[in-house]
Amino acid sequence: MSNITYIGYYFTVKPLEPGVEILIAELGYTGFESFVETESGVTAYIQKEEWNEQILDSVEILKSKEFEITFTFENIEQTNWNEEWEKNFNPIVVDNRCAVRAPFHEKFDTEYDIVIEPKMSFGTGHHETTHMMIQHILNYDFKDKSVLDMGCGTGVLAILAEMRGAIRLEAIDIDNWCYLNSLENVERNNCKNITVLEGEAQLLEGKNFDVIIANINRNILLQDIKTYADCLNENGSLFLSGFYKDDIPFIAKECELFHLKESNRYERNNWVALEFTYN
Ligand SMILES: C[S@@+](CC[C@H](N)C(=O)[O-])C[C@H]1O[C@@H](n2cnc3c(N)ncnc32)[C@H](O)[C@@H]1O
Repeated sequence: MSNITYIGYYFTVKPLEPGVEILIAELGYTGFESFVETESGVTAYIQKEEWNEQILDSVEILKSKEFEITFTFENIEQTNWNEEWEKNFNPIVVDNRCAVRAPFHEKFDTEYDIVIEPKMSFGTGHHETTHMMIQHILNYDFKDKSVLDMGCGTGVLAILAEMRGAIRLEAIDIDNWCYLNSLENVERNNCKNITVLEGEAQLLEGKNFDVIIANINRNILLQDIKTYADCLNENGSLFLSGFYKDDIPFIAKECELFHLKESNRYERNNWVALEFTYN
């Protein structure tokens, strides 16, 4: 039996911005599940089971004359997967206050030092949206709050929210890899208040939270904002990310239906992370 489980694509992209972000968004739709931005572009990974020879046919940016994109790809042996990932994962520090690093990186002398082993889950903090959600969490008072981290990926945002004082947290992801990885990371960071669940919005029925964090994507958010609003306590905050600045009117309109109004915003390379509160 073959032990090859992933295929890695090494893309070089010119110009880098907004090329890389468009490419990642499009590859995400075709089944690629992990991305590491590099100096010249991005490395993207897909499970061999999900792959077929036409996988890139629907990726429009590859046909665009505005971008020059080249790539090579190779099978990644299970045995060298860790090495591959370690080579690509650099620690990050957000606002000089929160480090997100792997166990094999040296400890940071920051207020928060989060250790995660993301493997195939999204959430190393490299991505703009994770970075901005970390900024929101750093600037919000979580003391004694109940928190939902929807689309938790590696669990990094729930982990930081607990470190900031939250006392009851649920971290939910639809993806089995992310569920298992969040469980591992919660333990690795000695978090005691986080329950990790595998699933989606249906799991939220009858629950309530002071803070809801959802870094997913425009379509899932538009579909699930109603459910989030049903679960959000009166003085609560809803933090949303995973979409572009141009998508704000759509997201804001949906939130307005439930009396939620934008109260705070971060922007990075066209991506945004918004806070909504009841008006
Ligand atoms: C952009 S990643 C965010 C990961 C992490 N929270 C972070 O900020 O780095 C989005 C995550 O949402 C998950 N997801 C996608 N659709 C979902 C849904 N309907 N319900 C829950 N999670 C979902 C994906 O599996 C993925 O892990």
